[in-house]
Amino acid sequence: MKISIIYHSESGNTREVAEIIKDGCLKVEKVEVKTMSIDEFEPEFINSSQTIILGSPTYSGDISWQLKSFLDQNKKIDYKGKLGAVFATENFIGGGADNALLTMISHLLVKGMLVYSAGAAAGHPYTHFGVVCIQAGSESQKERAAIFGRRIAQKTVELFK
Ligand SMILES: Cc1cc2nc3c(=O)[nH]c(=O)nc-3n(C[C@H](O)[C@H](O)[C@H](O)COP(=O)(O)O)c2cc1C
Repeated sequence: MKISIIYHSESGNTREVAEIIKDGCLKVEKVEVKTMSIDEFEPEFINSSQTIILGSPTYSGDISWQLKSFLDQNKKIDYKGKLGAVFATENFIGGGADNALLTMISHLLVKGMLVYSAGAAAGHPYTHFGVVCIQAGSESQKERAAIFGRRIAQKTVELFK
């Protein structure tokens, strides 16, 4: 099973969270994971992945324009039928990361993906729409990000085995 974690990051926070989510995914057996920036991504690995996890910094309460441009313009990625999940970073609670998560979820749905967050159904810690970290995350936010990664990987194996 392959999982691609694709993110935009200017100052490194979203990249750091991507790496934490990757570590969480790797707790699940039979899973291969790559983190990739939108500036340096591997279409072959992504297209052979069962799951794509997408991450963005929050810009003006939404996804970054760079990620929006990537999602609108990139034609090399085949999203259809894959499992999708999302995460975002922001500077402060209430900075709009939840809205950024919902924007990414909309893009994934439009592209024909199956969207999953584990949700409240998975119990504590809850991740309603996806993972949010303040900058690169406090210790507890990092722990949530790793648990999120593990849950997405578990669902990947369950769905695509
Ligand atoms: C143009 C711009 C707009 C931003 N807008 C917001 C915002 O609306 N809310 C917020 O909490 N943080 C905002 N931030 C802060 C970033 O979301 C935050 O620092 C993020 O973790 C940066 O991610 P990166 O280090 O991966 O680039 C903004 C940053 C920039 C550069």
